[in-house]
Amino acid sequence: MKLQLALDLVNIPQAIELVREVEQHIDIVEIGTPVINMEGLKAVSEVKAAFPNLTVLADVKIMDAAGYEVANASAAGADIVTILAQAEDASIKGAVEEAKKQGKEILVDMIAVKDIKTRAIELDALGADYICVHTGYDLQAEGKDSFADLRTIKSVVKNSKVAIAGGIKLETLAEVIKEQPDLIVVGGGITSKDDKKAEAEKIYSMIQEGAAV
Ligand SMILES: O=C([C@H](O)CO)[C@H](O)[C@H](O)COP(=O)(O)O
Repeated sequence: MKLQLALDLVNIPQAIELVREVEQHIDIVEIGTPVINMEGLKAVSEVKAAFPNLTVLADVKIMDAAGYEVANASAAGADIVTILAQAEDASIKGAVEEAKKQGKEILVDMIAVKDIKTRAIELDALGADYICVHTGYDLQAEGKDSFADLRTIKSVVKNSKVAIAGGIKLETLAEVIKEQPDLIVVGGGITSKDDKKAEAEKIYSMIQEGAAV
């Protein structure tokens, strides 16, 4: 089980400062969609240049022109690139193929997918490296979470790694760890804290203990 820190509401210098604080306690750093929308793929290249040994995920949430978008994110230094599960199968295939060519990985984001089980089976067969259940900010505000969806995809996925994102924090971590996903994404659960390093350390060690069970 790995921990991915999602950086969403920061600019590039703030992102670099934040990663510097917590880098010992994370496995992957996500350059979030709002950061990329504001700063472009430069945010990915600058963070990768500052932390060459850290795995960097570019949350570009691709919907079309997938091979081209994956190639651009890879060239910027992304190790993992995201595509939306609602994209056409041809786009998912294009993303997977391009990522393989570049030696990178694809994380497929299940945000807003209604039939989670069917789409997870299809994405698994299409060669997604990760399938990630995700409650976005707008549904988190309505009190929703993805714990049941995680159980659903865990029960059907055979080859892809399984991930969960959306509003996860120290207080809800035990429930997530119980399901043993391969990857846990935490954004605000760390970045909103005064002592981000201490929070990341607690979350990281809980995940490591949970993985050893
Ligand atoms: O992907 C995300 C969201 O759609 C905004 O781009 C977040 O990175 C993801 O939800 C994790 O962040 P938290 O919900 O703050 O943990």
